[in-house]
Amino acid sequence: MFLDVAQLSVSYPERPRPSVDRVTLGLRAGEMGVLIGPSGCGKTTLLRAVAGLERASAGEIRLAQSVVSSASVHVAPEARRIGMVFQDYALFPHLTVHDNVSFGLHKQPRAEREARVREVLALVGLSTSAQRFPHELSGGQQQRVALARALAPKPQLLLLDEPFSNLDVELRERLALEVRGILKEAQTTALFVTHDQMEAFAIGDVIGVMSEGRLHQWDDAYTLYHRPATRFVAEFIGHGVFTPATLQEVNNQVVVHTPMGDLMDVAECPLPCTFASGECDVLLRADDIVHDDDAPVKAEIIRKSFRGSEFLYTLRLKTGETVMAHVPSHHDHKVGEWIGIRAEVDHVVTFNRACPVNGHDLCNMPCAEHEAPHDHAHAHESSHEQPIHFHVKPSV
Ligand SMILES: Nc1ncnc2c1ncn2[C@@H]1O[C@H](COP(=O)(O)OP(=O)(O)OP(=O)(O)O)[C@@H](O)[C@H]1O
Repeated sequence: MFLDVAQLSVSYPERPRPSVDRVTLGLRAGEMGVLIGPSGCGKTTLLRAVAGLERASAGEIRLAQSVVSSASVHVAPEARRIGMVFQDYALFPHLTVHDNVSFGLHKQPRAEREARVREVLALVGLSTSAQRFPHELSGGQQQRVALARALAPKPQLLLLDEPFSNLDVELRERLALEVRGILKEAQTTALFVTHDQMEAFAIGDVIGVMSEGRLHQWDDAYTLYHRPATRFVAEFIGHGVFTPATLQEVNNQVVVHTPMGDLMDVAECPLPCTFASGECDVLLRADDIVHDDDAPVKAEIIRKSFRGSEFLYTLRLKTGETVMAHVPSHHDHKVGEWIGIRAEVDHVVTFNRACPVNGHDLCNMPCAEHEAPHDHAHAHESSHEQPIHFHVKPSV
């Protein structure tokens, strides 16, 4: 790994708990990682620790195989060859685009410096704006100048903290993809922080979901969505609910009994013996629930939100359980209406039945005090002492 973070903890003196708590992640050279999670979960603190702006209280950070942070080592930020881009651009207002970009290159011979400025301005598509001042540029252009300035000294790692959050939504999406293209072309290894899932999915080769200082999962977008490692990730990414289910083995097949009916022929489902009496919670994503007038299961629409090509319906079954469904927006039903639904679940993601502790459901926490999730894809990472057995659907 080019960036290797191992069991890293970062604590602020006046805070009782570490803001980054035993985080492990890795980035290969040229890879782009993204950290997402709710406000205050420790994303910026982790980024600042990689930059050398915060000290490690435990664990270590290696950059190109060299330890730059540990409880006993702290390489100064300026010696790490790391570039940073922040949300507020931080351009010098009295300097032209050219001078902003060449600012960090003052030690280089003039000809080399000029060539590098031309190169990075071309990379970010601003070759014709070299003599303009920041206030003469749009927000998106200013952020591209900030990117060019950070890339100019050829950093070995680029850190970006919410770089698009000051821009309007449409521009953000476009710029996120543009920036990914620019960084891939420059073969830059980068770590982003954002709170926008769509941005994370657009940019990241690998995405980390954090909560309360812990990194719950570090995976590609597909795996995060379809094989969430913890209940927190399952709830944070996309729309879905947990529904109580019972697993039963019938004729060498696992059948998942749910309030939506029985799910059969499901791939990669744990065997019933994984859970006491086969009882667990199953994740039902909004796109696992299909609107079908002929379906025997009916549900009442209790909420709906328009999302352009589809509605996100929140539905209540007769039995009281709630599910969510993405339904094409030409099916415009009213709140209070009953519609037919069925579950089309590709592979089943199971968790221990929720167990409230002090009023909170803590079973999703990947820490030693609580059980790890029973998701098959991450069974190898969990701390179970008992082996988990999976039913593997034969390939056809
Ligand atoms: N300088 C500081 N001194 C003390 N506590 C801090 C400091 N900086 C951050 N914290 C605390 O550490 C925790 C993590 O903060 P951090 O800024 O890393 O979160 P974040 O995920 O980046 O949040 P946001 O998305 O709101 O920017 C929070 O509880 C925050 O209050």
